[in-house]
Amino acid sequence: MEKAIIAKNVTKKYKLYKNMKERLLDLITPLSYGEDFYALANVSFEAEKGDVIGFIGVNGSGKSTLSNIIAGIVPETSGTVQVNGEASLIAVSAGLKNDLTGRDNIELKCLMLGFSKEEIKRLEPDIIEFSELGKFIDQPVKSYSSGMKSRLGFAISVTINPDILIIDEALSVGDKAFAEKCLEKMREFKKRGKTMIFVSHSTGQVKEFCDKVLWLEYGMVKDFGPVSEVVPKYEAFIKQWRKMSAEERKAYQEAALQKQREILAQVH
Ligand SMILES: Nc1ncnc2c1ncn2[C@@H]1O[C@H](COP(=O)(O)OP(=O)(O)OP(=O)(O)O)[C@@H](O)[C@H]1O
Repeated sequence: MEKAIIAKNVTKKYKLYKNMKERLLDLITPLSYGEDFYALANVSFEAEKGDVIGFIGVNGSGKSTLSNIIAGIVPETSGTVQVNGEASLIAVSAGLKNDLTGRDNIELKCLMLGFSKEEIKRLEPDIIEFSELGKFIDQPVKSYSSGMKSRLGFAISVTINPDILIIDEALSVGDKAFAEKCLEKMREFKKRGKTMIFVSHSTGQVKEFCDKVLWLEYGMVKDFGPVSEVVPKYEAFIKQWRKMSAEERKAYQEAALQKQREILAQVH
């Protein structure tokens, strides 16, 4: 089987600063200031060509960070991500320039992806039609609602037809009818064997679409495997998580962060 994505030991470190002074001191002095925070710790997984993989996990588990790294928007701190083909990320307002109009954003994004002026002119009407933005296409994106931004992002990404499509909760904003149209497009892509990553809090949508699931927890891989195996475990965890008291959650988090430190100590 041909691989579409090979992520090996991917770690993403952010620095958390208490204030601007700490940030500046870290930048201009040889001493280290601020606290290290690992959004991803040694994450590995592979996607075969044509796989549809769901990224699941509670808030802050690292799903968007990993999507952004695969899309080439954010660099990894260590580890490697090999992407075979062009990956396009759809997220609310991903890569949209607020001061430009919707139409200018279409042109900019397509130019950045290497399309010629003629190709852009050919694609533009399809993108505008899919977005259903009508006359708003010539308004600056900063005047758009989050649903409108998501429509524009989705319309651009599906029309340019990338090899790998990454959808980061773009369907959770905006109206139901548009979300259904996007889901229909994704079903079509799935039938055509396109590789897709689907980040969602809706296990219903994940069950409908995905073949495999990557479950992230505190930046670590909790599980990776077929939907039928991983989603029931995740649903059971969520049920348990909802019942936990604040102290129980804190203890759970502490144990997870301890595990993260051990993993990172082994690698580095
Ligand atoms: N630029 C940044 N600087 C510092 N911390 C960051 C930065 N970007 C993300 N983080 C932190 O990294 C962690 C992972 O965030 P991420 O957005 O990847 O999680 P997520 O699983 O997508 O969450 P959600 O489901 O809420 O969208 C979070 O704790 C977040 O606060």
